[in-house]
Amino acid sequence: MNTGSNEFSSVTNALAIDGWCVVPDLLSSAQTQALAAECRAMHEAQQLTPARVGAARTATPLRGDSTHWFQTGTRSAPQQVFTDRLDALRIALNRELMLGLVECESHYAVYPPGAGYTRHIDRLRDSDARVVSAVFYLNEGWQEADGGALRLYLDGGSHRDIYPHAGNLLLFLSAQFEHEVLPATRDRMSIACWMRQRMSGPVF
Ligand SMILES: O=C(O)CCC(=O)C(=O)O
Ligand SMILES: [Fe+2]
Repeated sequence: MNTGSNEFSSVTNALAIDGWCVVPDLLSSAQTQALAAECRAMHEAQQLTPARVGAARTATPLRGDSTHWFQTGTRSAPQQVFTDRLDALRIALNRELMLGLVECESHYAVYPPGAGYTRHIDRLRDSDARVVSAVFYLNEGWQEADGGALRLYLDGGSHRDIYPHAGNLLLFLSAQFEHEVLPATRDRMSIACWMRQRMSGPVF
């Protein structure tokens, strides 16, 4: 990926045409490895929290991951590098597609073997803030036999299985695509992010 002002032009084109794409080179492999090492260390130190679903934030069998939200002021160096790159992408999307994205929210997620996330849409029922979903994968040496695909449901009833290979960033329009995380045979690590617009009020 070059560093000119149009470095994200293929991404913005793909998002405009298909509504989703995979970006293979957001970070260097050293930067990706630093995030993976930190995520694994936090998981091993039991610093991740079982994920919740919905406004009631209830524990749920619908998803089996544990998470840690990146927070302003307490981001580690690898988290800050990632946040800055995602922000550059957000600004490019605003410039090219006029999406009006004002911020990103991001968390580490670890799915232990056998855990998944049932078919869902990322836009919350009472909020239209989430516009673009982004998932950055942290798993070196992932094989398709390990499972763990993100299954993205497309118009017309077909789907695509995207495997969580280290360094790949999956982007899709939050309101448009149902998706699910299929269970894997090994720990599956990622950073899940949402680029948000200003809320326009309740959506029913
Ligand atoms: O990890 C993934 O591939 C997707 C996670 C997801 O769908 C979510 O957190 O909403
Ligand atoms: Fe999702």
